[in-house]
Amino acid sequence: MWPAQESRPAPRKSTVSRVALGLVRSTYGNGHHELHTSIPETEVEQQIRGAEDSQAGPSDVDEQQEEEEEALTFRPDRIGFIGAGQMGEALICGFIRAGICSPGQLCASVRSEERRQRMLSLGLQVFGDATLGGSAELAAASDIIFLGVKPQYLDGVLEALAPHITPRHLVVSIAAGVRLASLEGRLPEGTRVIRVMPNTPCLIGQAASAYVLGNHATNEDAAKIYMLLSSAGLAVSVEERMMDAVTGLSGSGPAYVFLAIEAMADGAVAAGLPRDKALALAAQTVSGAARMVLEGSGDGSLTHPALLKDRVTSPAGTTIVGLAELEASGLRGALIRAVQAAAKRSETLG
Ligand SMILES: NC(=O)C1=CN([C@@H]2O[C@H](COP(=O)(O)OP(=O)(O)OC[C@H]3O[C@@H](n4cnc5c(N)ncnc54)[C@H](O)[C@@H]3O)[C@@H](O)[C@H]2O)C=CC1
Ligand SMILES: O=C(O)[C@@H]1CCC=N1
Repeated sequence: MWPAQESRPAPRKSTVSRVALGLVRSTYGNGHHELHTSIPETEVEQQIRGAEDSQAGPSDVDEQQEEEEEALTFRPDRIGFIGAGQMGEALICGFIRAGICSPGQLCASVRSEERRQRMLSLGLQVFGDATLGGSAELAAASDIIFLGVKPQYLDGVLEALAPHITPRHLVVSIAAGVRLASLEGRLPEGTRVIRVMPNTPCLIGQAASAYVLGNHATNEDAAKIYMLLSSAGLAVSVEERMMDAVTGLSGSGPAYVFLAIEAMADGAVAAGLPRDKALALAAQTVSGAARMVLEGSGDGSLTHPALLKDRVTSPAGTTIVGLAELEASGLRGALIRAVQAAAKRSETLG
């Protein structure tokens, strides 16, 4: 239960209040995120876009003054990571790189000396193992707590963390497969929880992340997580029943693409190209092709990959011969089955 001196979180509002949005923006800036208009936005996302798009005119002076006064008394959210491994570090570096928060706002609970040194080198405050006192210190130093341990370590972490959660905290789980109900059930009644599935390209500001709000998360929490995630790539909200599919696609997907890049480069090496040039050309080809799907139309809408494929494929040319090999080898089916298998595995992790 909540400690008596702390107030309950505000009930979910139908809209994000102007001041709340102002606070989110003063905390996280306007972000460097790209919004792809072809992907339906939530009300919160539309409001953030509206707030960013609107030019300040004379009638905004009072609003601006009010927001500046609020900002003077407002302390930016402090963000703690329990587990700062591959994905935790990618989020930390993505946020710092985007300038959405400073290392001084971040802290981490770690288990190994190697992780401790790495986090210190990034400028974070570091605490010890979350199950051995680290979660108490981290909770005291954080407003938003990311759970970045493997799903099988979540039980112990949640047990240790739960007594230190107060209404101030927003808990964000990135664990594959672990449902909101399961997270909420192991935290104090009323805890604001958000489930996120990011991916490792977050490290370089190119994440594909999906998120879903728990029962008690507010629209202000939604605005915060959207601003954070979209500062380091694409962020979309989904229904929870879609999270396993997201995990099989974009959560695990970078590994499929790394494998494809490696194999394409191998093919080029077999055909006589030096390894370094083969790898660079393969990676840039994948990156450029992906950008054409995302940006090729020029109006923010997605372009269907089949259309783009046809533009590469000359009659009796080289590409159609390569494509025929891929179809004969079952690449299309293999990718479909890979995403399905990973999504199925995600279902079993919770
Ligand atoms: N690696 C990826 O591409 C993605 C991972 N995820 C999720 O992120 C979570 C973490 O995955 P990875 O970063 O790949 O794993 P990882 O093993 O690289 O990182 C987890 C870290 O948590 C630490 N840890 C474990 N117990 C701890 C404790 N009691 N106190 C403090 N630290 C503790 C470990 O020492 C390790 O450094 C998982 O739940 C996974 O499902 C989600 C999306 C993508
Ligand atoms: O392989 C995994 O389980 C994690 C979740 C998504 C990507 N990596």
